[in-house]
Amino acid sequence: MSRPAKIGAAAALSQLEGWAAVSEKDAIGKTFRFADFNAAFGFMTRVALMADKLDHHPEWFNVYNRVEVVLTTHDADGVSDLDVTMARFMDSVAG
Ligand SMILES: C[C@H](O)[C@H](O)[C@H]1CNC2=NC(N)=NC(=O)C2=N1
Repeated sequence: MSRPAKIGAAAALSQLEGWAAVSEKDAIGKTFRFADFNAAFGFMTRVALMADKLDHHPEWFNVYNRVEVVLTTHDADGVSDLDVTMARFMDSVAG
């Protein structure tokens, strides 16, 4: 697959709802909250399968029902269309 092009956080955020720029690097982030750990881990499992399919993996942190996500494209040294695709998928899975 060809190297993804950097579009930058601002361009990505203009296409998304509820995501924000992350400080210190070109990345976007969102905190998802679920009913409990089971629902949070179900979300992470579905996202993990898509991440492997796209070969595009999130940075994330989970405590109980909370999943903090940061998306950036390491190969592009910043946000690319792949991050927008992944953010939209996460939003659709989280409902
Ligand atoms: C070799 C492999 O395809 C690359 O390292 C992939 C894996 N997952 C990745 N995930 C993310 N978020 N950014 C990347 O640039 C990236 N590159």
